[in-house]
Amino acid sequence: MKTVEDIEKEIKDVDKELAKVEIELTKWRNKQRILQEQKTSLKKSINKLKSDSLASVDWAGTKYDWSEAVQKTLTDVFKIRTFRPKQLSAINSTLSGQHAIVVMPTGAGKSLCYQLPALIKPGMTLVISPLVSLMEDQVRSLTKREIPAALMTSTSSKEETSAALNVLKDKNTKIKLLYVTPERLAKSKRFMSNLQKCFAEGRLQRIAIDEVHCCSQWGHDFRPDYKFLGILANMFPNVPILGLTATATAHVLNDVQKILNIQGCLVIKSTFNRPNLFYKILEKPTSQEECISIIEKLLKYRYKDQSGIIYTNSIKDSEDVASGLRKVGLKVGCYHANMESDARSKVHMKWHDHYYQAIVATVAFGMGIDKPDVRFVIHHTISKSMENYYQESGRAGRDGLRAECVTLYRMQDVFKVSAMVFSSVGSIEHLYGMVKYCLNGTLCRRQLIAQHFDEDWGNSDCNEMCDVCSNTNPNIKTLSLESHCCTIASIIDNAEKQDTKLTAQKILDAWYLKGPVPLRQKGKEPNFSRSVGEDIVAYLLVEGYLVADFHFTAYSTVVYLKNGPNMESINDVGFELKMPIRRYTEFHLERPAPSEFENDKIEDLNTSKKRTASSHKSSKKLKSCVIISDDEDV
Ligand SMILES: Nc1ncnc2c1ncn2[C@@H]1O[C@H](COP(=O)(O)OP(=O)(O)OP(=O)(O)O)[C@@H](O)[C@H]1O
Repeated sequence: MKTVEDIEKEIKDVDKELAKVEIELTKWRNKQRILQEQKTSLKKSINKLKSDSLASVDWAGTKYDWSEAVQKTLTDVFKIRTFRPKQLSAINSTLSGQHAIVVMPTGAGKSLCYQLPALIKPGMTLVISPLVSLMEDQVRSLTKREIPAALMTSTSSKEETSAALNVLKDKNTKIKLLYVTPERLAKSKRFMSNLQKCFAEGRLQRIAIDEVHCCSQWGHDFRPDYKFLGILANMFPNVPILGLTATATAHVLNDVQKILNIQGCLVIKSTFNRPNLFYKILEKPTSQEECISIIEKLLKYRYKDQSGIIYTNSIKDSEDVASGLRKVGLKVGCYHANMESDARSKVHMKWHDHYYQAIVATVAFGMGIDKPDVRFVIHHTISKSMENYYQESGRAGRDGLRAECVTLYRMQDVFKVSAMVFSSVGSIEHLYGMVKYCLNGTLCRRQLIAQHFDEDWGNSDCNEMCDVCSNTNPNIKTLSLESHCCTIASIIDNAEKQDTKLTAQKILDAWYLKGPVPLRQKGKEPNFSRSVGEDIVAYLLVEGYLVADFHFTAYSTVVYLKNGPNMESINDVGFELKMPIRRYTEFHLERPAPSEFENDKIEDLNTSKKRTASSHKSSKKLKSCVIISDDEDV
């Protein structure tokens, strides 16, 4: 009979075997992970090859069966003489039955890419759009052009809803474009079954998905119901899908194709450069009063009698800045998500009608702003990402005339914004992209924006329309950070030994020999200003020498800093780290902004005049306008 000792020995042997199995399993799991990564990357390569080969086709030709009809419809129905860049390519590709994603900056004319093809062949185009007010505007303007169009939204009356549902069933319907929100599509079984009937009868010509980046969690305004659209490609085979967006990052575009099940589709992208926008970073003062005083000068002198937007990152800031500016006699409206939708529409309208010189808004003031003569967009606080910054600043100068995009930057805002966004995936990396843009003082700001959109714009694309390129002093000064890195690392290590966590300000205090003596560094105070010190801390953070450590109290999120993974390299032989110092160009707050801008786009200016006139006319429509944004809580 076995003794307890025998059994225990046996257990040990089994444990040894189990340990061996575990090692083998780990090996195989690793192998499985590597193979899966390899498979994903190979699949991506296939999709890229497919996309590239489709993109190499010249879609802008005029020898298609439908080319004559397309040109005639352009002039006769839309009263437009020529296409803007990439519009014809988008139209030809979708008429050829290709799935495609069209990426064009705001105001470039994406709607024409699906409105015109809808009139070329029999059948109906389903347009999925996220914004009720824009859908209403489009249906109204199509109806004016005698193009039969209808819409169905969650606010549609019973009669409108049943009319829209009948459009799908009625073989003899005249409707060419049917607009619907993704929510309606996802939630109405009747709509989907009628759509299937329409498809079965061969009458579903095309599916256009406006603001298609809303599918992707990586996009700047993700909408959960857009995920539902993934079923369309399989449900309606051979019906071309045309996605449209102003979001151009490769990451979002890949994700969108995956979600819609149209991987490897054609991607048509026009340039994102906005040559008429002047980009400028201004040093932000520490106090709100000083900030308001800078904005006051800008509005009273630099942008006198001109229209613009001031973006803040919190409701409180928007109210404080608006009331501060009103106190000094400026006419500004305030706009944020805590206001009733009626009140928001009123503010929007007063701004549109030039009663308010500027709107002080959170990002709740988002999609659907179609005011062509916005001459300035001031960011009181940095945006959450370059993507958001491009969208927000891009609301300036839609008429093609010179406009300015001014951002007030100070290190403290990096932590304010990171405490707001850190919980969503990838948000910190996105924010650091924005910080790098602000800290940069040597590269053309346009080039940094271009890099973000995987584009390459040369210096000539800027034409001195950013504060870096317009700087007359070509000397670039750099600061060697090696010893400063060591000092900051030792400040943090020393505090950790005392069980103390440090915020960026506390690190700066210790560095500048302020604050509690035990936390102070042992060397000399730096021989540059504290604001340069702030730039260094922010630079070390975005370059991975420091990392943020988030802590929660009942009322707020505190961001402490720790030594990051790259800080280890300070011990490497020959370690070097240089930071280019920001150069502040002349920028007169109290002199009118230059108005000239070399531009030979006569077509654009003509269009803009028309658009200014029509936007005045349409301002009354704004009464019923609902602006939905990604951040309803700001
Ligand atoms: N080829 C063209 N020539 C002149 N005007 C055009 C042309 N194409 C479009 N437009 C006009 O440009 C304006 C902007 O077009 P549209 O609203 O489609 O832009 P968009 O790219 O959808 O912008 P957003 O992203 O802001 O919705 C409209 O007034 C439209 O009539």
